[in-house]
Amino acid sequence: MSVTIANLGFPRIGPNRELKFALESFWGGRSSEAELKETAASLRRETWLKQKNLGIDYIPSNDFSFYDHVLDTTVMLGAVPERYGFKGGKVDLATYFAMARGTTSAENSVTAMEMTKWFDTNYHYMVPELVKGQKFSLASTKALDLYNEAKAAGVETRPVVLGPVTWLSLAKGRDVDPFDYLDDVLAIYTEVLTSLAKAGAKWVQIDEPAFVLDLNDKQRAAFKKAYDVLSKTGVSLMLTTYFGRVAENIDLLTSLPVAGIHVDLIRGSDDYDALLTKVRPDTVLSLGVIDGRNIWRADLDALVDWIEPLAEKRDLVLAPSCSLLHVPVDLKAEKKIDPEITQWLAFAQQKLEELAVLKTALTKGRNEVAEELAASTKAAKNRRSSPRIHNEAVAKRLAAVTPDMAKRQSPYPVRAAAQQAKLNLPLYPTTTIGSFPQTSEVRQARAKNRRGELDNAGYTQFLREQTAATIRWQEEIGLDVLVHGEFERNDMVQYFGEQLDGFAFTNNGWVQSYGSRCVRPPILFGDVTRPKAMTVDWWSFSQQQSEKPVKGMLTGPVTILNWSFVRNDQPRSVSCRQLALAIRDEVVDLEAAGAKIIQIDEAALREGLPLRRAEWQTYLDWAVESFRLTASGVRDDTQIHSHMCYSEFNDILPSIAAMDADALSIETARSQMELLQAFASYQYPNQIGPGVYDIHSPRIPSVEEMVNLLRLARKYLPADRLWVNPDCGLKTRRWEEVKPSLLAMVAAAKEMRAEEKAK
Ligand SMILES: Nc1nc2c(c(=O)[nH]1)N[C@@H](CNc1ccc(C(=O)N[C@@H](CCC(=O)N[C@@H](CCC(=O)N[C@@H](CCC(=O)O)C(=O)O)C(=O)O)C(=O)O)cc1)CN2
Ligand code: MET
Ligand SMILES: [Zn+2]
Repeated sequence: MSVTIANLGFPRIGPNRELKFALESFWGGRSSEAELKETAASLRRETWLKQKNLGIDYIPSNDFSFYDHVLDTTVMLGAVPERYGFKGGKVDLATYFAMARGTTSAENSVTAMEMTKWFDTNYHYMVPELVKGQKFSLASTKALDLYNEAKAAGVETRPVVLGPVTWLSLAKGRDVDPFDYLDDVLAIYTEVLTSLAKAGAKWVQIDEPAFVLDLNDKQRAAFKKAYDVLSKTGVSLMLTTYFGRVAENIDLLTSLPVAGIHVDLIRGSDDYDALLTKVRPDTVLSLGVIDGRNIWRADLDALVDWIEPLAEKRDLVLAPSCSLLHVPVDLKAEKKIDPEITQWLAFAQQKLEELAVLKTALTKGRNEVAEELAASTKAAKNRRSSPRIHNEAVAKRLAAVTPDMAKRQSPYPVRAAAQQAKLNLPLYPTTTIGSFPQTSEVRQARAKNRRGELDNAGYTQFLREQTAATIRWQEEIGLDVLVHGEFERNDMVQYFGEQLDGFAFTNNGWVQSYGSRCVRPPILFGDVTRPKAMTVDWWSFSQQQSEKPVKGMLTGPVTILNWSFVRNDQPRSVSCRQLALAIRDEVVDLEAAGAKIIQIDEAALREGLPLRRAEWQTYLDWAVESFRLTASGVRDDTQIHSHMCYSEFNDILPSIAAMDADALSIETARSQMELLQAFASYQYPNQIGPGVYDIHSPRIPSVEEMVNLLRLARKYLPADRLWVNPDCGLKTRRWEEVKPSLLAMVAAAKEMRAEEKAK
């Protein structure tokens, strides 16, 4: 029996974010399309050759993307929304980027496609939009081109395409059900797969992560039909599922006429026994045994123990659980992580090396890789017993948490009265979500400080000037509740990770979040403590600049958890409670320093919802409890705000209400306040700041459109429970956009106050 190894996808951004910089330079008009394409081609070539040298048997091609692989699929299918003026033929790069980012030129301004979370990751994809009478055509041959490109570089690859059922499941139909287009879509997939077969591709990896979702009958029928059709195209299909358990979908999965099936055994290990009995003996089984979503090194010897008996019975492919898109490129680039912790970690490069060791152990015997196996065992043992991980005091504190600690002293109406007596805010108070533009000047200063070219005093002075000027400007335009601007923060999660004990952070551990934007998720490896106050100094400095209230600004425990690489040696709920206690201390310190309003961002609370509905409530219970634990250490007259961006709350309103934030700012601008209807009918009791303009677009909103949105909001909620704010923070925007937008926003609030008075 044979054991081979596969990779499902390699990070695209490059070992030093080469693609990010090439994209931004191209968009900024500082380099040509040819230069961008050259950078991309050399990154691809490097990546293929690296994998070939590592001995990977199935090397992916077409895992590369200039922006997003879902967008690539939309373009492949020719499903270009009308506003981009696509006339048939091939979609060019300008149209592709217009779809991804919109355009703002005076004569031709189009909005970007909508963007949302890719399953439960912090990667974002462009949502396919389908309309009545939607036309499809083969509008990109990228899959074929990149297969040929790899071949020319001497590397035989297994092309990756996103599967039709997942693509349709992610699509939004306007007055139309995306699944009505199954046949049209399959016709294009047939063309693509046939062309790959003709070019010599033996296998194609067809990604169908939708298999780990709760499927409806339409999706089930579509899977059957799709793979009946696509299995006749002359390539062997490796039907690839990931991000969770296949569970009850296993009979459907194993009934499909495909040559191979890949499953995620990190998150879906409970499927294992059923798989062994249900996958036909002639189907190639690909086991995702290396964690593609997290950065922990595998315990290879234990894995060999586990796989060996199975490898004697059937042909196996071993692979990461999912594409390595979600982990950083190479641990070797890290200079600052403590050596003890470093030995516990594996990034994309190391994960492929682990696979190579596994293969050797299983095919040639453990002796061939005795040293590597021993090192892996040693690291696993060390991590289990390291005193760095376990902190007695944290465990004790957690055990001593009482239900009262997660409850404010009085119910909302009592608190609201006490807060208003202190704050004396007008109706429709105006505020922003926290960050102001992270200009390249700000980032440069931080980079210089890091490199030692700007000393700490100089850097602090620079940040103070930025902060003070921003406060002054907010006062000038008449905002009611101010923010300090977050100039001192590299990222809302990483900034806190860097100041808490129990976290390690990387200097080059970048992961793509969307397009050219990347994050460096901190690594939560041990029990969490807060050595000292993290934000109080900056808050105090800021409050000294103004008579108006400046919000204390924190990232909440659930968001820190969901956007970090977290421990796999204890439940996420436990890590979350530890974070909650640490941030709670910060909340209390801010109050003691004089903060009247404290915002605890939970941008990732809604997004962290499990993929399966049956698991929602358990998650929501501990997530909401963690938030409350963070927020409830303060007096009644201290106002707690929270903020969430992706606000699909309809199904989870009871949990949102249970957070009991005094005020909650949410994203609503793009959906015309639709969501507020749900808040109203649920009789959501506290204050809401429905975003009045979309910060993802450079477009400057008019007073009139914001007034219209606020009037809509007023239909659903009383004036004294409404705030006026943008959808999200302003860090990715430019001052030229922010200034006129906020001026208009303040004017809109004034108009609403006048209207209310006239009533
Ligand atoms: N963690 C996280 N997840 C999130 C969000 C978020 O804000 N944070 N927001 C939502 C959308 N996702 C986003 C993800 C990233 C960015 C973003 O702006 N990322 C920045 C990097 C932010 C950062 O860490 N900046 C560092 C380092 C920046 C850097 O590259 N510095 C240069 C030098 C400076 C320069 O020349 O610009 C270098 O080191 O070489 C800093 O400011 O210090 C980027 O890709 O450009 C925005 C939104 C959802 N998920
Ligand atoms: C992604 S949510 C962002 C919240 C944060 N306070 C900011 O304004 O940037
Ligand atoms: Zn936000």
